[in-house]
Amino acid sequence: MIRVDRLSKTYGPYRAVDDVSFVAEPGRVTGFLGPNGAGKSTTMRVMVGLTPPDSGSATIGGLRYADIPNPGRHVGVLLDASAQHAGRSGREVLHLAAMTMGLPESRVDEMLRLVSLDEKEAKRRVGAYSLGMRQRLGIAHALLGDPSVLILDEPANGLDPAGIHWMRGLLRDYASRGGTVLLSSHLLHEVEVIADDMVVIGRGKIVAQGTKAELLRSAGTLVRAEDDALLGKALAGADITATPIADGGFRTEVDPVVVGRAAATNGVVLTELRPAESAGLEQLFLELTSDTQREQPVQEGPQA
Ligand SMILES: Nc1ncnc2c1ncn2[C@@H]1O[C@H](COP(=O)(O)OP(=O)(O)OP(=O)(O)O)[C@@H](O)[C@H]1O
Repeated sequence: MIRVDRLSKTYGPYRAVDDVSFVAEPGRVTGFLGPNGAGKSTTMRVMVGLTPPDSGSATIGGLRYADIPNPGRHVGVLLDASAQHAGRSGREVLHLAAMTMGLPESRVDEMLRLVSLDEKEAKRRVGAYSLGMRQRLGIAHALLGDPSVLILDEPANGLDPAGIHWMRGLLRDYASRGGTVLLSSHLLHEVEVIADDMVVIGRGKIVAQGTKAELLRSAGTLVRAEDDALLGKALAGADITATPIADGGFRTEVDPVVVGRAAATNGVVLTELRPAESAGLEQLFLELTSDTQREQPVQEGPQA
């Protein structure tokens, strides 16, 4: 289990991570979702001891990363796929890590097979790899020590659709065998399709967290009509607060049946009426992060 407890980190005037707390449980994939600059990478860097926090803590299995003996055997980490030594071959990168962890060379072959890097590719310099190949190598590196926890920062970056599909299967399988997976993304859809639990961060603060099902449930009702302007009037007339959505229609917190009645009473022809689910979650994500998206200096003292 990963536990983050009241974690804060400030860079000069920026509070990159602000009192962040959450847990990632074994047997589950936890998606760490937030727009660019929200504080995901900083949180993950603190988790693996690369960045010291100002306050709070991050522990894995009850220990700080720095206190875990032979950490690669317990925690697989992929933070920046381009951080590998560009002059080494993929095989060399894995070989050195295997030696450090006391693993046999056969494990390197196993991992290369797992991420579909063939012998020719494995012998090529990492500097000549595509971003997708680097991500595959990074995933192989993270899994090398057969860890029980995976911490992956934007692992789908640079993967093509087939690669993304492959990675989802791999992570699902890993979690179903009891592993803990924490993966970050700035794309809602990417997290939504794979995560059991979601932690949403905006400008350093947690803005929502829970199981995916809980977050979907809180996503409300989606309604569209032949004439959305008329629908808008009908909803307003029934005192139903509704938010217009980009591709037509509205999202509202009230039950579909209440929306349906308001439409029927006003003779509005509906073309769609359903629980908002992913459309609602997308709206929720935009709403939750819209006012926390821009990087702004920490406010000091009382506000004017
Ligand atoms: N070493 C650093 N020095 C100064 N500011 C930093 C440093 N690292 C991160 N920041 C700032 O902290 C904030 C959070 O950055 P972070 O990389 O954690 O966000 P992120 O959610 O991972 O974003 P992205 O999706 O773009 O990777 C940003 O404003 C960033 O500019």
